[in-house]
Parts: sequence; C-alpha cells; structure tokens
Amino acid sequence: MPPKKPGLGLSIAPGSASAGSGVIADTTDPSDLLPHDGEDAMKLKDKDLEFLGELGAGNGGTVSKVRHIPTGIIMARKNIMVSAERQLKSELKILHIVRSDYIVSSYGAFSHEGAISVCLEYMDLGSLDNIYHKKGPIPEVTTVKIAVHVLRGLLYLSEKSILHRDIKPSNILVNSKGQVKITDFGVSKQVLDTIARTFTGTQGYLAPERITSENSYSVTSDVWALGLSLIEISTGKNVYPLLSLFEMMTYVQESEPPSLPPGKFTPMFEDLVSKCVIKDPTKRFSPEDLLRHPYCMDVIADGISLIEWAESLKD
Ligand SMILES: Nc1ncnc2c1ncn2[C@@H]1O[C@H](COP(=O)(O)OP(=O)(O)OP(=O)(O)O)[C@@H](O)[C@H]1O
Repeated sequence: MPPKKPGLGLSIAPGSASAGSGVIADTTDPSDLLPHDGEDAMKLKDKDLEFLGELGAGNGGTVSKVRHIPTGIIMARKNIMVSAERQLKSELKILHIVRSDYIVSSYGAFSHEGAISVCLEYMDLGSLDNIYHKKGPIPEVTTVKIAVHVLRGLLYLSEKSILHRDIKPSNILVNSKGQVKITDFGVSKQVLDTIARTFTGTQGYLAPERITSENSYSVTSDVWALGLSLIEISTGKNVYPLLSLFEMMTYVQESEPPSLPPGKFTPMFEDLVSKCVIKDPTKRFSPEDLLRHPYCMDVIADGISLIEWAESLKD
C-alpha cells in the first residue's frame, strides 16, 4: 500500500507514540515521535504551543522555540508569511516527502491568523553559522564528519530527485546527540529530469552554472554550495563576503575556484574541498563520488559520531 501523505493539521496515526494526549516521559526520544513514512502529521494548534524563545529569522519568516503542551515535545516553529506562497507550497510538499536521519523532520503544519506555521524537529545546538560565529572555526576532522552527514543527506535527496538549492551553514543544523541535518526547503524543487532552470537561492553560494546564461541546476550545484560551506566553517570566514550579485557573477566566472588558505589544512582536506568546487558542473564530484573520497572513507571507517564535539558546544 502506498504511504499516506500527511496534510495540514491532520491527526497523527492511531497507535503512534504521539497519538495520546498525556505528557511524554523525560526518557522518550522526541525523534521517535516524528511522523514516519505512512503516518499522518500531528494535529497542531496555536493554543497548544507555548512560546519559549526566538531561534532566528530568515527570508521566509521567523523561527521560535516552542513546547507542544499536550505532549511536552520541544519543537522549532517556523512561521511563514502567506505572501511567500510559492515557497510555502514547495517547502510543505518536500517536508512531507522526506524522511531521513540527515534531514530535519516536520511534525506537521497549521494556519493561524493569516500565517502558516510549520513545526520542525528542534535542533538544540542551532546552525553551523551560529556555531562557528560563537565558538570559532570548526576543526578539520569535525568538518569532514559534518561533510559526510550532509553528503548522505544530499544523496538521499538526489534519490528522490530533490534539489535543495540553498545549502549554506545557516541551513545545516546540529543537535546535542551529535546529529547534523539539512533544513530549509523554501526554494527547493523536486524535478523529473534532475535539472532545474530557475534563478533562486542565496547569492553567495550560487554555483557558476547558475549564474551563467545556461542557468541550470543539478545536484552538483548543491555540492558547490557545500564546498563553500566547508571552507567557511573551517576558516571562520565567508568565501564571497559583501559581493553584489553582479560582482559575484563576474568574479565566480573569471576567477579560479575558491580554495582553503595554503598550509593550514591537510592535503587530503584540500583535495576533498577542491572536488566540490570544480567549476565545470559535469566534472564536479557527485555526493556519491565524494562519499568514496579517501578522506570521507577514512572518517567513516573511524566512526562519524559527533557526540564529543556536540558536548563541547554546550555552554
Ligand atoms: N529546526 C530548528 N531547530 C533549531 N533552530 C532552528 C531550526 N530551524 C531554524 N532554526 C534557527 O532559525 C534560523 C532561521 O532559520 P530559517 O530557515 O528561517 O532562515 P535562514 O536559513 O537562517 O535564512 P534564509 O531564509 O535567508 O535562508 C536558523 O539559522 C537557525 O538558527
């Protein structure tokens, strides 16, 4: 039987952990309560969500930390302005399709006073850009482990023909279990031919092919953005800061691909990053190729747990 697709505000499947209204015991792992394939989303209402604090704001709206009072689950509530209707439809559609350890899950969505709220799995250590701004550049081996998590997420998305189109440190979230997950599907697209031709995403991470006349986009354009993100989090510096769109177009096309500062990182890491930022998209490595890169294979063989790093990030 094909899995049921959850809709806005539908009740959760009977028998699933979150169907009851009692308070969830402290020992319950909230990720067990996220809807799985074939289950409906939770029935969420504004009055059941207690505001606990602001988490951040993006182009599409604000994100706050909330407690779902009937279950006690802490969630990240993303309020999306209805004016961003296209973004909203795309984001909800994709959030309902994806279920992966490397992608932030959704509990469900509801409308309230002209805005739509999407309640997402709460990632308590926040985004990679918050982390490196607060704690400084992320060590190389940790960065490679993060790369493996994101590449597994991108591989999963490519298997579903989904292009993320806005990979950047603020869209990669971490929790204290050491999990690293991709979020923010506001400009993502599910395509049949795995190539999209729309000009969208965050300007500083656009791959060369997206700003040339072809303006095409494939999964390796997400890899380019991952390459820039790896340079940024391991050096603590944005690769293309403060360039206007026009300057970016000229610079990215005419200059050498971005690279790590010489002498500060291992040759293996330099090589891994260089494979992400090959300017010709047909020669750039795919997520699958990169997961077979010797550095990724080494960290996978040693274990890609990030628990110790996550522990070190807690205040
Ligand atoms: N599930 C979540 N758990 C914890 N924090 C989150 C979660 N989702 C978002 N945040 C926080 O809220 C911030 C804003 O998120 P949002 O996805 O709205 O925008 P953004 O990616 O920062 O910007 P833009 O919309 O320009 O891409 C994030 O950077 C992150 O710090």
